[in-house]
Amino acid sequence: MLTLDHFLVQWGDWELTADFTVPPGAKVGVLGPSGSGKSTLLAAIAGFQPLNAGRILWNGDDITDLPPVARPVAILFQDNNLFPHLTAAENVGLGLRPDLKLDKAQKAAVDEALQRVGLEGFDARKPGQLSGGQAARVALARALLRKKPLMLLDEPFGALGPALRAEMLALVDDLVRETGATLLMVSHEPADARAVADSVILVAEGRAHPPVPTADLFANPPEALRDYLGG
Ligand SMILES: Nc1ncnc2c1ncn2[C@@H]1O[C@H](COP(=O)(O)OP(=O)(O)OP(=O)(O)O)[C@@H](O)[C@H]1O
Repeated sequence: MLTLDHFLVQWGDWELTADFTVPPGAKVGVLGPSGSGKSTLLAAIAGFQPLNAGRILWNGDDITDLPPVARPVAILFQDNNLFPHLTAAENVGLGLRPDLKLDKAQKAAVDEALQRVGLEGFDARKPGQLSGGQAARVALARALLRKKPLMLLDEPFGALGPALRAEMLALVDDLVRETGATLLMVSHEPADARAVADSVILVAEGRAHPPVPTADLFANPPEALRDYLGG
C-alpha cells in the first residue's frame, strides 16, 4: 500500500500536491496534461525528486528519506536507459548488481527474466542489434528481475507503434498479475490506461487527484480530463 501524505513538490510558483493511498496490487494509470507533473510524481515516489513537504509511506513505513535503491520500487523510463556497450544479459544483470559480478543463481535469474519477456537467445546482443520493441523488453526484464513490489512506468513504450505498445502493455499486465505488484503507469494515450488500469490518478492544476475507477472517470470525465482528451 502506497500512501502520499500531504505530499508537496515545488519549483518557484509551480507546485504539485497529493494526499491519497493506492491499495495493494492496484493497476493505476497516471493521466494529465503535458507539464502537469506526472513524471515528477513518479520521480518523487522512486526517490529521484526530494519532497518540499509531506511523506511517502509504503505499507505504513516512512520511505521519504530512503535513497532510490533502498525503496520498494522499480522504475522504467521512456528511453529505457540501456547501456549501448553492454549486452542484453549485462543490461538486465545491472538490476541485480551494478558491478555485474553475478553468481550462478543471479545469472540464472537473468536468463529467466529474458525468457519471461520473450528474449531467449538474445542475451549476447547489444542494444544496437535490437529492435525498439526488443530493447523495451530488455529494460522491462531488468525492472522485473529486481522483484520490487511497486512498479513505476513513465511512458516506457511511448516510442513504439500501437501494435507493439499493446503487446508490451499486455506483457506488463501479465507480469504484475503474476507478482502481485502495484503498478503506476504514466501514459499519453488514455486508451492504454483503459486497457490496463483499474483506476486512474488525474494530475492537473497542481494536484495529483486520488485514484478513481477507470470506467467511472471515462464515463464522466472531469473538465481537466475533457481538455486533455481533446473535448
Ligand atoms: N528539475 C526541475 N526544475 C524545475 N522545474 C522542473 C524540473 N523538472 C520538471 N520541472 C517542471 O515541472 C513541471 C512538471 O514536469 P513533469 O515532467 O513532471 O510533467 P509531465 O506531466 O510529466 O509532463 P509531460 O507529459 O510533458 O511529460 C513542468 O512545468 C516542468 O517544466
